[in-house]
Amino acid sequence: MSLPEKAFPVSWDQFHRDARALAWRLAGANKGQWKAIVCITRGGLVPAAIISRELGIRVIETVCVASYHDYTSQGQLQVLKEITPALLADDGAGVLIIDDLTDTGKTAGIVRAIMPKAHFATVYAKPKGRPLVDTFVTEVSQDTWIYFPWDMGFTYQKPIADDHAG
Ligand SMILES: O=P(O)(O)OC[C@H]1O[C@H](OP(=O)(O)OP(=O)(O)O)[C@H](O)[C@@H]1O
Ligand code: HPA
Ligand SMILES: [Mg+2]
Repeated sequence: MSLPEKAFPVSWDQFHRDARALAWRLAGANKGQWKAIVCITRGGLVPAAIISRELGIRVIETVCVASYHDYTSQGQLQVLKEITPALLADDGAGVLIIDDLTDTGKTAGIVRAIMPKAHFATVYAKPKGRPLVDTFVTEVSQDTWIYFPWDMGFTYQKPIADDHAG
């Protein structure tokens, strides 16, 4: 996979606002009654913390999936830790699955197959993954890479005019 053309950098403030916006949407779904959150590590850990606080959900489980091994190239998907059988009853009905984003939809597809009746929510979605999520906040194009605040640091920025000088 080559480097996506466009960049969508997200600050901590923006991520907090967007995750809270997701919580607002989820508050109106399933009558606000969730048995538990299942967060897809590692990216789902941060939004899961914010959503669990906003919705008062105190049972948090993880499913550990790894796919992007070196930056933007996706390898074989590996489930490193599975979901506790207690939450798999009734195909995951009443369970809220949280991830930071869906891109190709492969990760979402794997977790959905484990809990087909669970509600799948992400903060961001790209078009290929969008049909697999029930609730999300912001869609970005498929050729955009989302830069999360936990992957970034401060760097010098060239003035915009430098790239437009003739
Ligand atoms: O829709 P897909 O194409 O499957 O991509 C989306 C997944 O990719 C990233 O996780 P990654 O596997 O890189 O692991 P991480 O969360 O530990 O960073 C992201 O957090 C999603 O879980
Ligand atoms: O756009 C992205 N940003 C960060 N991680 C990702 N994993 C898949 N797609 C992305
Ligand atoms: Mg992930």
